[in-house]
Amino acid sequence: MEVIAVKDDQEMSEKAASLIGAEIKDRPGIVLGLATGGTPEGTYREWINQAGSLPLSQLQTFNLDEYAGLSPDHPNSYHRYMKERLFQPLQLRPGQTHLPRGDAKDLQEEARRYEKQIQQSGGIDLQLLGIGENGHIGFNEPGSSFHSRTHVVELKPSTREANARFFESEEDVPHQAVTMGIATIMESRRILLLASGSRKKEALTALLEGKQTENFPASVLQNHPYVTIIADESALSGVSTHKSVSEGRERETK
Ligand SMILES: N[C@@H]1[C@@H](O)[C@H](O)[C@@H](COP(=O)(O)O)O[C@@H]1O
Repeated sequence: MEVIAVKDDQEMSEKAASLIGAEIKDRPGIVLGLATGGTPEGTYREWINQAGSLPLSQLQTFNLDEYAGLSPDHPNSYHRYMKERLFQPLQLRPGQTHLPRGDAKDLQEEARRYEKQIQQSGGIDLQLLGIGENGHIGFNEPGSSFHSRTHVVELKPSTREANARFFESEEDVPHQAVTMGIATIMESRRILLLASGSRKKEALTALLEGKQTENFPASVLQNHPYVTIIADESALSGVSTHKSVSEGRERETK
């Protein structure tokens, strides 16, 4: 895993957007895996800023997850999040962007359909990831099988609590979601994981220095051949031994 240490959320976002931009220029028909939450918001803003110079008409996007029970136009749905923060500003066509439908009648069937659609697109070239404080990736909570495909999950109380800030109250946070599985994520050719702020300190330390276990889903990334982590000083402040690479120079993070 390559770790790029940056000063703060803004620098993380700029670096992530230029990495994504370079990948799009290299391969205009790229299939991107996208994430939601607070972490990628700055990256999406920076991406929009440089969009004029990027070929966007052939790319495809697949989001990691969606809350169960929320229709695409629900203000807290990830459909709406993506539409407002990225798809509309970039003027992507509806056929270019994909998310699982949280309001599908049969969610299990929707999970199978979504997984198949990812495979039919040729798989994800670059997957953007955040990390949950409990180590979740997508909505794969602790205990998820490393072999899982897109599936329906029960959200842990701590995850509902962490995401309550996006809702009017914690009670409004759905109890279930549809998420890409861990095996689905691991098949991405490249993974870009972002982390900023002291809230992510423990999770990032466990990812970089802990052992691999299904109780900490992100630890599966230790086995992936091409992971780039961009993290800021606060998120990296618990990492004692890991050497990170910043601006091409190798330096100790602490
Ligand atoms: N499903 C999302 C994840 O994809 C995201 O990585 C995580 C961290 O969120 P944040 O970036 O807001 O800390 O939260 C949610 O649960």
